[in-house]
Amino acid sequence: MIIDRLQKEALEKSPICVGLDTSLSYLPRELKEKDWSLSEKIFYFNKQIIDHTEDLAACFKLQIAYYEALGLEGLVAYKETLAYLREKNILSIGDIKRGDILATQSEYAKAHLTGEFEADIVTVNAYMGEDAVSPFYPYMTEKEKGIFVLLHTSNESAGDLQELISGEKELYLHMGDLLEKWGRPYQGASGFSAVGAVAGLTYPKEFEKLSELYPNMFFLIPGYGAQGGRGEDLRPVFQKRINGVVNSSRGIIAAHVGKTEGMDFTSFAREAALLMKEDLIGWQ
Ligand SMILES: O=c1ccn([C@@H]2O[C@H](COP(=O)(O)O)[C@@H](O)[C@H]2O)c(=O)[nH]1
Repeated sequence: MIIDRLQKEALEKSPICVGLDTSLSYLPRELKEKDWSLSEKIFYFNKQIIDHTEDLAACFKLQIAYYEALGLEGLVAYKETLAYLREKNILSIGDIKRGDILATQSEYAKAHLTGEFEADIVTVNAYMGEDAVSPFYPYMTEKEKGIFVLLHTSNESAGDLQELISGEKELYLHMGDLLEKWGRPYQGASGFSAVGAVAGLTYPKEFEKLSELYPNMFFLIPGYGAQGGRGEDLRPVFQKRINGVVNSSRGIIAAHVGKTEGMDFTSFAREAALLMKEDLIGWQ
């Protein structure tokens, strides 16, 4: 299962997931002024970030919104970045957060786990129920793919719905129970399931609870750095075992902003990733 590979990368390199949320505003002036197309500039930026951090990161996550916002040129850069990661045998996450009826979700699964936008793992919003998840099952067994399903998100208003009490417990815990059940047939040799979950680091107590309740769940953990999450928030869980990858987007790819307008932006990204690694697992 893909999740065994992701866990192995997290243990061997570090649990860092570098977020390629490539906003045009992060491109240094020297790159912006090149006589290249928009997609070439974005792809070049991503390629440089990948080349300078790949030895420190378990995977790379592309937030599709940043590419969609640039229209067709952005989508070309999205496609080329995924192809580059594939070429280098580096794991990719397409952060697409799709959730729809069965027929439509089947098309999303095909669109993002095969073809031009193929990623290894994609994010899914399953608050519509199992119809939003089941179209991905065949890809897990036949194509070694995986999903990360929104469980407890990192944003400030996550609690508006996810923490509402329904019956005996919060809504997100009902989602956790469902994910645990749906993911059981897709457990790999590591014991983790290819049906993973998103849990924000901005809610460390909830993450700790989820880690205890669902030992077979592997997590995508956003919220580090720019949203306030810190390595020490993870320590109670990670000191027992590493059960997830921690995303940082702005903290790494925008580390140079306000410091350089040149092609040396890569050294700022690398330095930020090194500091993050130290913060996450320096105690080991
Ligand atoms: O609960 C969630 C789910 C997804 N995200 C995504 O992660 C990154 C975070 O970016 P930073 O710059 O490191 O804050 C971004 O792509 C979000 O869409 C999340 O933050 N929280």
